[in-house]
Amino acid sequence: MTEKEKEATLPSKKDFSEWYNELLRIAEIMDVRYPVKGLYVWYPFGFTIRKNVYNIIRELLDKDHMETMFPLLIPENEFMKEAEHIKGFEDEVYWVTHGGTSPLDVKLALRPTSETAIYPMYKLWVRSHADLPLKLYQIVNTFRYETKHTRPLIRLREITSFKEAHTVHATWQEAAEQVDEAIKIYIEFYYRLAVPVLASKRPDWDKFPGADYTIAVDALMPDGKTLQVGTAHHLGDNFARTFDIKYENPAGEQVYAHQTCYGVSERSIAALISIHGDDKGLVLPPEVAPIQVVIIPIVFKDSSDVIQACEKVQQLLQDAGIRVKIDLSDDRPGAKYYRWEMKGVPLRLEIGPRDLKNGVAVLVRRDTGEKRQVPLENISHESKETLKVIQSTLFEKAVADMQARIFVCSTLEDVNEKLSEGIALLPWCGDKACGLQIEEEIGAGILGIPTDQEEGHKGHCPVCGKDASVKVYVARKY
Ligand SMILES: Nc1ncnc2c1ncn2[C@@H]1O[C@H](COS(=O)(=O)NC(=O)[C@@H](N)CS)[C@@H](O)[C@H]1O
Ligand SMILES: [Zn+2]
Repeated sequence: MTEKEKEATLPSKKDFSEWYNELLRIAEIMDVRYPVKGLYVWYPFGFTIRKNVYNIIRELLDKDHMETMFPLLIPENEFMKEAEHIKGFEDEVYWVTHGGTSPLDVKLALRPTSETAIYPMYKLWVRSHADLPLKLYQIVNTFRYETKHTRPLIRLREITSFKEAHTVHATWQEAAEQVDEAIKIYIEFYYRLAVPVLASKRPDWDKFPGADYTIAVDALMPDGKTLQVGTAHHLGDNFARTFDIKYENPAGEQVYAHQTCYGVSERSIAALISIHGDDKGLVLPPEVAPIQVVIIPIVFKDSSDVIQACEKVQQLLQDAGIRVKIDLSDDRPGAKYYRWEMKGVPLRLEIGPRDLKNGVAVLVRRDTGEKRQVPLENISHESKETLKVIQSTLFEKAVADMQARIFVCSTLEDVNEKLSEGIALLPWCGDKACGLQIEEEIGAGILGIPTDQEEGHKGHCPVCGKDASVKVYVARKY
């Protein structure tokens, strides 16, 4: 047992906050001991999960976006151009004021998000409708002087894994279609992480600073609070007018472009860890697990034939494209089970002398604990198939759990009863005053209007009693 494992006392997941913090440490995801508040350090194991997660978002975006990278530092005069945007970020932005000992003549913002770094360049790059749609993204660190409670992976002051896409279109309608496409990409991205999300249009007072409207995807965390795990914003031509991004249309006229931007961060990893983990530690969806199969040799005095058999199985699995590791340490099997369960390895293979004689291995699923014997000659097929079953089981379980915690309510009393468990769906007349009063009375937030809101009678606004024009998700939020 390593030192860390000796002192590893993972609390029950029922005490979610404690469980989450301890798990990030024991499973070696992020080290929170860095001496700047809101900045955390990736352990290599956690960083490998990040790499696998971001390979998925790259795969989805690279179908019709290009990846690039813009500078981190934004001159004050550019940053301060878009009034709404500044209002939204002026309390959060970090400034660089010196180069060495000499004060800078123009102070530089550390990007909190990159609109004001990118759009002066888009002004130079976009000339004609033939240049559109322009669809670029970057995966960078961004900085926000968050004043609410900072937490690793959830609310950082240095967002280490900020994927931001910024697109330019000929018309408002095309930009609106891109926002819908972005949300589809996020739903698929989270499906690949076996994380169900709810897409909703944020109320006007909660949209992105400078946007026409915002659509967000939220995940439901084990403590009943929702985590905003992605957002897509329709920017209209607001930024195009501010940064003079125009294109020549086929009739030869100069027209302001319409834009969108959409982002996810390491909250995607916070969600998959929180939703799938259990009292034994991480439970990783196979596609993002650094190790997908761990082989545990059950050895006694003479173990060379068992070790050889394990090495053969390892080669077979590697040839089948599976990420596999044999644990040859001299710990007892039980200590090994504990270690790899904590690390969320989806599949364990146990091979001992008796199994060898019978030509089998014992295959153990991390998500359900189910054990079964598998003939050695089928081991790679059985492993691959079981990894697929684990992926779909994790997603189905998470969907069922989320659906069971969405409550249709008609009064604020109902909502108050249910909010400790999850999300309420509540009629609303759509007036801002009523909306703010709803948030005030339930001490929670209006997430927004579900993008898949079905037609039909919505009931009555719980504040003013008028016919409700919509139903909205409300929930306690991170
Ligand atoms: N402090 C933070 N720590 C971790 N993730 C964050 C933090 N702030 C925002 N995020 C994540 O980043 C996503 C995009 O941020 S945002 O402000 O909503 N949108 C933008 O910045 C736009 N430029 C689109 S990229 C959010 O949906 C949220 O999931
Ligand atoms: Zn009302």
